[in-house]
Amino acid sequence: MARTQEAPSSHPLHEVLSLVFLGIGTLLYLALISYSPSDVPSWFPLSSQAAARGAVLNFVGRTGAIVACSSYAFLGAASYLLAALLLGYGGAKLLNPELRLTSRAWWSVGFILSGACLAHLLPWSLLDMERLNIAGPGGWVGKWLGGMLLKNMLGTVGSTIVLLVIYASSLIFLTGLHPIAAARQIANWPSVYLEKRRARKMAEADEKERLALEAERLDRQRKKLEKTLTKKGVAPIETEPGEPIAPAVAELFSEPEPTRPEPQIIDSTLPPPPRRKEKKDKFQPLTSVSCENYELPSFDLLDPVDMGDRQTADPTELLAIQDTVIDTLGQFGISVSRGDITRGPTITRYEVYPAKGVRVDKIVSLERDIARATRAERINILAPIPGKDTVGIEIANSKKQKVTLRELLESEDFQNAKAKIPIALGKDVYGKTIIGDLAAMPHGLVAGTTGSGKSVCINSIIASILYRFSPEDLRFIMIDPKVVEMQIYNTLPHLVVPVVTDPKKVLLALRWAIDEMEKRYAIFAKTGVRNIGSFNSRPMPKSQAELDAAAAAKAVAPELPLDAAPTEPVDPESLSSEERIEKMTTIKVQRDNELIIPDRMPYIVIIVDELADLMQTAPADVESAIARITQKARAAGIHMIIATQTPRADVITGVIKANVPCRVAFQVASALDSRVILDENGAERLLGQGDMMYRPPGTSRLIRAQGVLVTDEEIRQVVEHASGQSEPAFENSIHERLQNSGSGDEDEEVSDEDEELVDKCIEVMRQEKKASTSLFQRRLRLGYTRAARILDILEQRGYVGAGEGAKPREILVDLDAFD
Ligand SMILES: Nc1ncnc2c1ncn2[C@@H]1O[C@H](COP(=O)(O)OP(=O)(O)OP(=O)(O)O)[C@@H](O)[C@H]1O
Repeated sequence: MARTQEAPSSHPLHEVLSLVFLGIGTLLYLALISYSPSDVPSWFPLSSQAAARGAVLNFVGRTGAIVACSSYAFLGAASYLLAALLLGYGGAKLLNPELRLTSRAWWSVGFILSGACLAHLLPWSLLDMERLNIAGPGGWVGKWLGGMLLKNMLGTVGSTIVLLVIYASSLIFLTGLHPIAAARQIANWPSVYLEKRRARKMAEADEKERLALEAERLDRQRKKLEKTLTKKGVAPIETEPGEPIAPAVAELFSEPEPTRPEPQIIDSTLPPPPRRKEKKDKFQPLTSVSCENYELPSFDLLDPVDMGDRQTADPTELLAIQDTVIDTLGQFGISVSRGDITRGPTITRYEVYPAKGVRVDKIVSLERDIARATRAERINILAPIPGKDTVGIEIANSKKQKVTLRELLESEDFQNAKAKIPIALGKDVYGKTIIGDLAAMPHGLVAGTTGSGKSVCINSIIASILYRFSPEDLRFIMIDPKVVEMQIYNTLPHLVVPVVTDPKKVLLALRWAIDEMEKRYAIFAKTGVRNIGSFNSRPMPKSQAELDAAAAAKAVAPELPLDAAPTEPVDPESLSSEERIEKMTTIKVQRDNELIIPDRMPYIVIIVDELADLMQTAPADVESAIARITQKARAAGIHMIIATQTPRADVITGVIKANVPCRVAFQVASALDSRVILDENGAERLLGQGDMMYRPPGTSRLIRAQGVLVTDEEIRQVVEHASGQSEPAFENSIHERLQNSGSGDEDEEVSDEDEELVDKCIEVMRQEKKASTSLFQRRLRLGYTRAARILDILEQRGYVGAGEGAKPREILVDLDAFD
């Protein structure tokens, strides 16, 4: 049988206990008032009678007489306090069963004992001591405790005051009454009454004023209405001044409420409707010439959209979640009304209109409560949605949808993009494709924890580029210290050099890009153009006559007097030591007529996957090389994309951040990481697997999006298509240098002693802005072999260029960064 558990307050024991207290209290009281020593039997030790007398007069019989006798003997007049206490407990427990008596036990003892002592010390006697045959008015307790102990210690006055304090305090604790507060309230009563009266009068005056103003407003409205009706030839309405006009008529004249569009449910994840135009299966190359023999890949190499993945959302489910959000806010006193619901590939955005006077910050502060109510793993609140008057609550979809590269490349937006280097990034919550222009960015940073979708994002950027550019129009430098991520691209004809995986060689590759950039600027200066776009579209000499004239102009170009770098090797022994040093250490200046002006220049895109690995090897050099490229390379058509899974301030340094304005953040571990990447919080609330935040260059607006998903198989097909048409054509100058620096005694152990010398040589190079064996020999008093070895080590580590006969070594890094 099921047992119903009773609430403790309704337990019968409480009532029984209170009745017992009431009973004992009453009996004691009756015994005390009807007490007569003659009722006490003679065998009782406290009895004053030699023998028992006839009839017992006590209301509670002999027992009552014995109890009363004992009580008077011990407590004297305080026996009545004991009876009152028992009756009080009984009554209080009956009214409030939860009352705890045990916690009051000590106060009860204090109350009775102090009462007995006071009874003894009071100047007048409360009892007829002779009749009752007791030691004093406070019984033995009063006599010994009050009359002897306390009186001896504190004197009569002192003891009385102490006892009064104990007595009053026990009474306050026992009864829970606050006599002092009550006295204060009574004393304050007149002033409180006066204050209340004044407030009531002021409220009445305000109400009168409000009514007068309202009457005035209605009068004005009535007059306006009469005027309009008279104009329209209608008899005026008979209304008394101040009388409200029928609401329907009044509405005609009232201010129009701002009209809001009906809330809608927008499901942006549905596949786009079939296009009317004839469907292309591949792009035309973005640049105009030079790839007659090169075919851009067709869309068929990419996976089609998985239609099973594109289920329509259930509107009732979406509305129910929106209701939960509205209810939850309502529970916290925030009134909002329904706005649009937009379902994106990963998240759904529920919009709400806050009522007038609601601070949007309050909605943000309820983020956790909304997450709890909607049972969402993570939510994000946009308060308000940039450019709208609504607040957006973004909640993850139970089922994510993939955004395929094919659907983005086939989209009208991508097809018609005006971008010079369009890259497909993903879709925002409204289903709008996000297409960046690498040429305008001009450099990008992609960061997020491991497994968040960075590599997929980099792959989709590379793939979007491969769909629009031939190797003649765009070249890649890929730097991949993680070794595995980019091997798939090694056969790509677009590569300037094979994928650079050795961190030691990275500086050489970056240095080549800097040289290329400087060379391009020299060419622009010579041809009178400002950037790669105008260079590639400049008018070419067409006729033979024009070509001849151009050649003749070149032939008569005056030789520059300073040709610092001798073209012929010079025998160093034939020169004096000063001359030799001078010749060997002069930095090479490119002569104008050495510049070979190409017909066209390809864009160069440098991709660095895992900046942190590079920053570990040579932070100052890597940072300064990246800074130089990112500061200047835009006009030269050189762009950089840097990825890292370590968004720390010592990896993404201030210098790098300042020059890389376009940021893509995937999920990160903390708000701190998010701030390093985006300069604000938010990325820590992303869901991983391609959920990203994108800050387009030049804006402070962040776009939340689902990144494009491109699989390794798709990438393999696209790369195979490109490599099947053309062999990799590496830049010889850099390729050889990289290979050379990779061979020989590179891995040979460098002793600590040599390391010290390397540092000293770098210092010499920094001071002298030159690097040569003889310089090190002279400045550091080294033998030739030692100096030459240190120079070799510096070459292997990418500080100086390769030796070319007697020519001075080129310094490849910004040595001032070593300060
Ligand atoms: N846009 C996307 N849509 C759907 N799933 C994705 C997307 N991007 C990534 N993923 C999923 O997340 C996994 C990890 O992605 P990815 O390899 O790009 O992470 P990562 O950040 O590069 O990690 P690591 O730093 O370890 O290389 C992928 O295998 C894929 O399953």
